[in-house]
Amino acid sequence: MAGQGSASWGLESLLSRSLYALAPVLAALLLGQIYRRQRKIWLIEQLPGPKGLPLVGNLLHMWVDHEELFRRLCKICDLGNVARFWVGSKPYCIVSSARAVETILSSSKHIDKSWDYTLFRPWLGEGLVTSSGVKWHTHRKMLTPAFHFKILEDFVEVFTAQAETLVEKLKTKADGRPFDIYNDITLCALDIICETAMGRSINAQRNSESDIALRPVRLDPTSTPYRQDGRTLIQFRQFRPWLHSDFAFRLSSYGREQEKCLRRHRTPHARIRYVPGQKPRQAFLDLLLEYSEKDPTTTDEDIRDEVNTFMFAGHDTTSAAMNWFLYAMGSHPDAQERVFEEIEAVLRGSGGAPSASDLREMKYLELCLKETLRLFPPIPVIIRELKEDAVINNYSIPAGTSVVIHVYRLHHDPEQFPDPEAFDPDRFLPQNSTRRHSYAYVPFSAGPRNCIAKPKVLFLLDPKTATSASAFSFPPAGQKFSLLEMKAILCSILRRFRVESVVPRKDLKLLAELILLPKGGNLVRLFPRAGGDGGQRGGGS
Ligand code: HEM
Repeated sequence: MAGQGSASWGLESLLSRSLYALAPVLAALLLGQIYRRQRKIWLIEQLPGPKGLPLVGNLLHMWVDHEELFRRLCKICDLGNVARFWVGSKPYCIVSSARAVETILSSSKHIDKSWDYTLFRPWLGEGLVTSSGVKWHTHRKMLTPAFHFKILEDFVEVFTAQAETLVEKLKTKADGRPFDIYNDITLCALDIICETAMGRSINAQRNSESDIALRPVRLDPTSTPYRQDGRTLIQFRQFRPWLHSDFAFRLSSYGREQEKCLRRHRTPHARIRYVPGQKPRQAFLDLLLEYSEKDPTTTDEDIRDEVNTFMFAGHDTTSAAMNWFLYAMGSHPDAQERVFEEIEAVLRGSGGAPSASDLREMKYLELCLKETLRLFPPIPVIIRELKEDAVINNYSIPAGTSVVIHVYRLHHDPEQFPDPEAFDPDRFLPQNSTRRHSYAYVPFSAGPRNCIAKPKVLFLLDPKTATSASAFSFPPAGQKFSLLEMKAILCSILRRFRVESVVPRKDLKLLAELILLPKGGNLVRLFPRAGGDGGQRGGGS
């Protein structure tokens, strides 16, 4: 007994001595933590921003519908090119000038996505859009060559064939009565990405009620119900810190709703079986499988996540861009007539589908597309998380801050784009672009983490007549995917129909979650072009 007593006494004294020894270390760690937190708060508070409340920060300011939320974020930008807001205890720095944007986008250090993107993981997994660190780096390296492959020219056939299906559908609606064209365009873009990425046609255009065509409605911001009202579960969760933990979210009714919606979405994905050798054309999935065979660390989940990511990133953005282009054309009849005349001149009235080189010749269409992407960037904000301190426009921003790049506000900066609300495609003529900051216009983002499908020089002029080889050379094959796709579809629509937008610019309401959308859809009137094979003749001008 006496031996036992002395052993426990020995243990106790050892523990208390260790605690005494550890106490200063623990205290130092705690103080270090408090110092870092206080320093972070102090640095962030140097930035202009709305007044916040203890603990909740500006959360109450953000509890509004998403149309109002976007307006409020724009208002925060009015306070300064570099401003701040708090979501609970999370600091956000919001930047909207070219110089500030350059600091982040041009850096190879600030390439990690912010925490906000993890909310997309239940849907998109850890693909290129949502991953960070080593995983992002290896996958980006693996997938980039897919966009340099010569298959791009082959894809033009898919673009034009799907555009023809779209035109056939639109003929039945081209009677001058208003309708929402948004979903028609989206389904066409969805068919294109499935055929090009998966090597398999899903015919969403013909079967718009199919599960895949409906998309995960409570998650995808462009799915029809969420274009009309409400927020996606993702944005809802973003501004409710008590739902941030996966555990708490899963237990909530919202988590259960998300799971139900994902379960429905996963099934059709599983059903679109890739059929090797079905087409001579090589799809991204072929390339992905080919590269993954070379790298045994690539798992089936990695492949699934990249396919989901490409399906989403490859169609929601292009369909938003094409819808905004039609909105712009429908609001600017003079520009539309010029585009139409250019299409007629290039195709010389032939009824045939345009080739890749025909599409490349359509320079005015390109200028209009570029101006559309300025006025209505499909991805209106990009968020990065600083892994180390940064200096942005003389402000010290501490590591751990999420930096919101407000692309929409950047593109409306009057210093870079005089009379920024005006639709003026000539701004992008080379002689009018020379003095512009190179980070004033970033619809495809920029730097190491830019859009993988970004045309290197989106709006190119004839290299023989161009003044600067770097600015106006043709992009290498493979970086033209989105440009060729959009031109093929828009050219097919505009040569057959005249478009009129129903909602004037002053009444237009913007919805901005991950994608910038017109609230209530894209309401247009279509009129068949005389001689344009657009259905009934004579209705158009
Ligand atoms: C008009 C069309 C498009 C626009 C405006 C656009 C814009 C963007 C932007 C702004 C980003 C950066 C997002 C961020 O950092 O949060 C991005 C990334 C990405 N885009 Fe696009 N995109 C378009 C078309 C496409 C297409 C057609 C594909 C695929 C076929 C695609 C695939 C991707 C991927 C995989 C990423 C993630 C890149 C990375 O993080 O490494 N995009 N896109």
